[in-house]
Amino acid sequence: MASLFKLGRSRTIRLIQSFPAVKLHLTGAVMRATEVEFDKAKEHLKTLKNDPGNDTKLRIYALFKQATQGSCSSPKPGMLDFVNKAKWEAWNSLGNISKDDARQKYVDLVGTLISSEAPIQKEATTAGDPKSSYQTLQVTTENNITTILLNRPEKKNAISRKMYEEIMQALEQAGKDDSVLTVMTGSGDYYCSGNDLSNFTQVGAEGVEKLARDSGELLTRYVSHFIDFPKPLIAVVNGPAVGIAVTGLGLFDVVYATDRATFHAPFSQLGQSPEGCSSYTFPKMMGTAKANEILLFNKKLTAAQACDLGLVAEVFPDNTFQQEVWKKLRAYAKLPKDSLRYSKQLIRGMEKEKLHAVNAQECVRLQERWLSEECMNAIMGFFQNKSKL
Ligand SMILES: CCCCC/C=C/CC(=O)SCCNC(=O)CCNC(=O)[C@H](O)C(C)(C)COP(=O)(O)OP(=O)(O)OC[C@H]1O[C@@H](n2cnc3c(N)ncnc32)[C@H](O)[C@@H]1OP(=O)(O)O
Repeated sequence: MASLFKLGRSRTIRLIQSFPAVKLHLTGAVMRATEVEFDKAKEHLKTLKNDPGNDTKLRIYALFKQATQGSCSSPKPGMLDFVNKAKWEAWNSLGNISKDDARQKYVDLVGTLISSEAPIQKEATTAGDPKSSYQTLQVTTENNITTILLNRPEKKNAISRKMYEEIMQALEQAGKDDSVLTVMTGSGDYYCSGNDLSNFTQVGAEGVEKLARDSGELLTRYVSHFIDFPKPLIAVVNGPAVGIAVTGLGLFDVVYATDRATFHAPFSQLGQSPEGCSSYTFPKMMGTAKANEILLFNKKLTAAQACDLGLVAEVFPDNTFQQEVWKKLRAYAKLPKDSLRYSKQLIRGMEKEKLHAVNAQECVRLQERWLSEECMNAIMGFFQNKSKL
């Protein structure tokens, strides 16, 4: 399987295209439309910018085979022929679904892959558009959805000071734009690894106290943007989440996660204390004992556990995560905008004052924590020994 995982996008596409032209057995207008759609889907596949992952590539391969050749009847490749065995298994798993069904599924799958990355391709580079000027994010709007993509994959989307500022700016814009929903997600394999720990190593001439005060002020403003966000805010958790990327989820309206995601808030390990209003939202959401395991004792949750505790609304298999989530979101984004906005504001309204008070209190505690020996040792440990979580 290892070599299959290394197949690049263009090689996979060449592989898929190397099959004989589709011969269809249907008649009439439906047949022509489907054939055209199928051909278009093959063409669209070539324009994919992001590698959809091996599971999805295998599914595309299998659907193509089924659509063009019917059910798998070739002998199973030997155990050591990893690549062909994986391909055979993917094709064989489709059983007896008809060529028509397979063709339709192929068209749907390619469609969702294309549309999940379409906003990025279409709008991210629009000249003069403030959305294109972000350094740490890609912000795009399509199908009534504004997507804020955390875009430092090489640092697991750790939130630098610049990124805190840009997220606040993007939320302000999204709050005012015409979109119905706002989505936050991560690029690469992580959703977000939390606060960029180097935020605490850039000590200016005025010393660490000033750094702690500035950090407290920045965090208070950052969390306030989530408390006050006026329309539905959805987190699409595409991979592991750490620290503030976990605690802040309590301020989103809905959280969807891949089954590959984990949720880890290692505050005591880092000599810190909870933030993002989690000292209030987590116990309220999941009960004190469960919240304490996470916030005091660093318990890392799987996606399924996070779902059981109410932090996550639904978990999807990683290989269909993007297509299933975006399909759902596109449907939600067709709902009446004002109705959604006012409903969200009613739900959040009663809690706002409380949440701002909790945020202020958490940030005061953190300013003290950041100056503590416990915290400084933990941060130095990460950079000196790269001691990971
Ligand atoms: C303004 C202040 C506001 C403060 C708000 C407070 C918030 C609290 C928190 O968020 S606490 C959580 C802080 N996060 C962490 O402690 C995570 C630290 N990172 C790790 O433990 C690991 O990197 C990992 C488990 C997330 C991923 O491990 P993996 O082995 O898969 O990958 P690498 O370690 O090689 O990471 C790739 C590069 O990314 C850098 N990096 C990852 N996370 C962070 C981070 N949080 N801060 C800074 N840098 C991070 C990592 O150093 C690698 O960089 P390199 O390639 O240059 O070595």
